[in-house]
Amino acid sequence: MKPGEMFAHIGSIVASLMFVWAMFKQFFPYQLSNQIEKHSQRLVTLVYPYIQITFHEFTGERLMRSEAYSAIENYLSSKASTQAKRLKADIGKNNQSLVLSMDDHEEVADEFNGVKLWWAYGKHISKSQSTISFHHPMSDEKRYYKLTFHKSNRDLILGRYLSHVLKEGKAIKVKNRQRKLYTNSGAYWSHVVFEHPATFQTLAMDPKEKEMIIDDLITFSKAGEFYARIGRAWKRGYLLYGPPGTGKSTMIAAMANFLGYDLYDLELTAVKDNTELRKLLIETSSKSIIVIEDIDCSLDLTGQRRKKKEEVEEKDQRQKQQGMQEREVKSSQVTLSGLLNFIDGLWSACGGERLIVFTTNYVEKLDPALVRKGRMDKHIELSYCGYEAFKLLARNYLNIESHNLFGRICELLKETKITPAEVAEHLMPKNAFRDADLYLKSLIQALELAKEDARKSQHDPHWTENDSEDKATEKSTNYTST
Ligand SMILES: Nc1ncnc2c1ncn2[C@@H]1O[C@H](COP(=O)(O)OP(=O)(O)OP(=O)(O)O)[C@@H](O)[C@H]1O
Ligand SMILES: [Mg+2]
Repeated sequence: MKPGEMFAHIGSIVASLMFVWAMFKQFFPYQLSNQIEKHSQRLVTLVYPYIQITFHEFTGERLMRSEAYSAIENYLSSKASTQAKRLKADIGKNNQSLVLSMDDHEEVADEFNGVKLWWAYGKHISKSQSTISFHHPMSDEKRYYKLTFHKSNRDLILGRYLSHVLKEGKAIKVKNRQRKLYTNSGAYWSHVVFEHPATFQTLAMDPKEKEMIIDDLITFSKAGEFYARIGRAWKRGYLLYGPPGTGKSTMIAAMANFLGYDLYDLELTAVKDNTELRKLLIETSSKSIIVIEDIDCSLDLTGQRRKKKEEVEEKDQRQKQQGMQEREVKSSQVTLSGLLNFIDGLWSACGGERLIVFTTNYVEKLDPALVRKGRMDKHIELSYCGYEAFKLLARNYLNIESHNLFGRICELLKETKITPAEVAEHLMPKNAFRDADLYLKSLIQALELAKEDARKSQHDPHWTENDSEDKATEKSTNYTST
């Protein structure tokens, strides 16, 4: 018999004895029964020095699923898979992995700060519901986890150990959950399952810079207590800037995958005003990345909206002059100050643990108020493809570490500006036979043409690139279709 089961047995024997005593104590004189009770309590504590806590699956009047129960379930799943002999298996919420848990009346041991304790899984089946059980055999099961530990460790277990279990269990749940990509239409979020394959391993950029970003993310995600201590909201702002096709959106997906966060892709142009913006943002959950892409365009739009509003006002004025009924003019615009409120405002702290990411192609166009340090904590430039980034793309796309054409490509990359997206386009397999030579030559040709264009435009400001773009497409098609 396992220790936990043994304690449970002793416990139930003691409980039966107490029951019998409660029935018969009325036949004893009061003084005597008092003495017996006092001594028997002492005896019970001596014989059974263990404490048991039961965590039921459903709690409260409305029988909500207990958060503690599900955290314990997650916490114990890894222990169950290594210790329990009888396991239950189910597909996890991410639809990718099997989640294992203990089967009925199984038990696992745990250790915390050198103290041993036992978790048992069990269920009560309600006797009165046999007819219902016929149709829904599981419907009247009341499942629970029971924790047994020595009474000398009461403070440790009730304090630090249980909060450790809840924290770990919740973290495991976050890791296993199916993540979501939210988009807004007007003031409402809708979501789809987020399954973007981008990772930091597949993101082509300067390795040192990449390492710094990863470190920054790790530090942020572990800094909950630090932010609480210094009295700041647990959030961090990133500004990603660079030409189109340098990997800004790809990096955001990689960040979400790395941290296991949900993504909220906020389309500012669809938001009517600051109130709507606030509503949307309050609805975002913890452990998420709020993204506003092309922030420069969104702010331009504010200008356009202002124009529209002015037009409405003018029209209203005309109508008034014509003796028509006055119509209420709504100020419907998201303003820069509304956006700044979103970054700094009090309510932006609700939920906690959130990254706010802005992207732009034109960092110089942004209002300095928006990008000043402290608001956007980190400015990350994603730029044209360097040699290191190219090597990573070649490894990912062509599965090669080196090639005799790499030297020439390295030279050309120093002299030419080409985005990782363009490089990726040339390395993208076009047929079943992946001949690295063909793809690399196609890339070299594109680089040479780009270099030539740059030279021509330096000498002749009227030179347009359209001509050579056509040529480049033509030539790369020649290479890849052979
Ligand atoms: N640094 C990179 N590493 C790996 N792939 C990249 C990188 N940059 C671009 N790509 C590839 O190019 C495609 C376009 O990149 P992405 O959408 O991330 O660019 P962007 O910087 O967001 O551009 P835009 O400014 O137009 O939004 C991606 O799907 C990806 O396959
Ligand atoms: Mg993008």
